[in-house]
Amino acid sequence: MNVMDTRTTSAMLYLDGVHVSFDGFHAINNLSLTLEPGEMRAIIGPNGAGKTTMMDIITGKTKPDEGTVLFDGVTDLTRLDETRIAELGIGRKFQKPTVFESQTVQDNLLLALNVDHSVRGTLFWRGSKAEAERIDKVLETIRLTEARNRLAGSLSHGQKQWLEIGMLLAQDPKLLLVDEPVAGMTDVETHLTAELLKEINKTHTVMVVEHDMTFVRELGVKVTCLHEGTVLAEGTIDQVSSNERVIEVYLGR
Ligand SMILES: Nc1ncnc2c1ncn2[C@@H]1O[C@H](COP(=O)(O)OP(=O)(O)OP(=O)(O)O)[C@@H](O)[C@H]1O
Repeated sequence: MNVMDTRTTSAMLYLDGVHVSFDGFHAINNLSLTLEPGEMRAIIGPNGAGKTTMMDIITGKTKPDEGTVLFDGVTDLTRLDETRIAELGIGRKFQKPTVFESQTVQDNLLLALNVDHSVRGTLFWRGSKAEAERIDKVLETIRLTEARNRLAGSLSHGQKQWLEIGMLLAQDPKLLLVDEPVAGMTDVETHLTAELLKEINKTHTVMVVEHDMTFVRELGVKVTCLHEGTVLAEGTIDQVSSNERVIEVYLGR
C-alpha cells in the first residue's frame, strides 16, 4: 500500500499513480487526478479511455493494482467495499436511469432516503418534517415538483435522469459521480441538465463524465481528457479542445 501523510492533501478526491490491468491489459495507467472540495470536473475521452473504470475504482467496484485513492483528504478508498464507500458519501449515477417505474416520483425519493430501501416501508411512511422538507427541496432542484405524484414510468427520459440525480441528492453525498447524464436527451433537456448540475455544484462536489461537448462547454468547469487510462490534457474547455493530441485521439479534425 502507498504510504503518505494524508494531511498533505485537502482534496475531496485524490488519485495518484493508479494502475489497473485486466488480464494483462492496462486499462488505467499511472492515473493521477485531484478534485478540490466544491469543484465540478468534466471528464471526457474516447471510448475505452478508462472513464468508467476510474469511477469503478472510486466507488470500490474495482480495486487498483497500484496507486493512491484518497477521499476527503484522509480515507483510503482502496481498502473499503462499495457499501462503505457509498455510506461515506460518494454517490454514483449510472448512464441508464434505474428509477422504480411503478412508484411515484415522490416515493422514488423516499426510497432513496430510506436506509432499508424497502418499497413496503415507504408506502406506509409518514416521515419526519425534516425528511418531507428535504424531499420538497430535492423536487424543486430537479424541477419535478409538479410531477411529484406521477408514476416515474410516465416521465420523459430526461425527467427520469433528473429523478435519479434527485435520488442521489436525497442521500446528500459529499461527492457525486455522474455518468453521461445527457445521452439521449433533447437540446432543451441537455441545457436544463447543465443548469441543474451547476445548481447542485453550489453545495456538492461533482465529477461528470460526458461526450456531449456542447454540454461540457455549458458547464464552464475544468475539463480532464483521459486517453489509454491516463490524463492526456487538463484545463479549460478551450485549452483542452485546442490541444493537438485531444483533437487527434478524440475530437477529430
Ligand atoms: N472487467 C473488464 N475486463 C476486461 N477489460 C475491461 C474490463 N473493464 C474495462 N475493460 C477495458 O478497459 C478499457 C477501459 O474501459 P472503460 O469502460 O473504463 O472506458 P470508458 O472510457 O468508460 O469508455 P466508454 O466511453 O466507451 O464508456 C477498455 O479497453 C475496456 O475494454
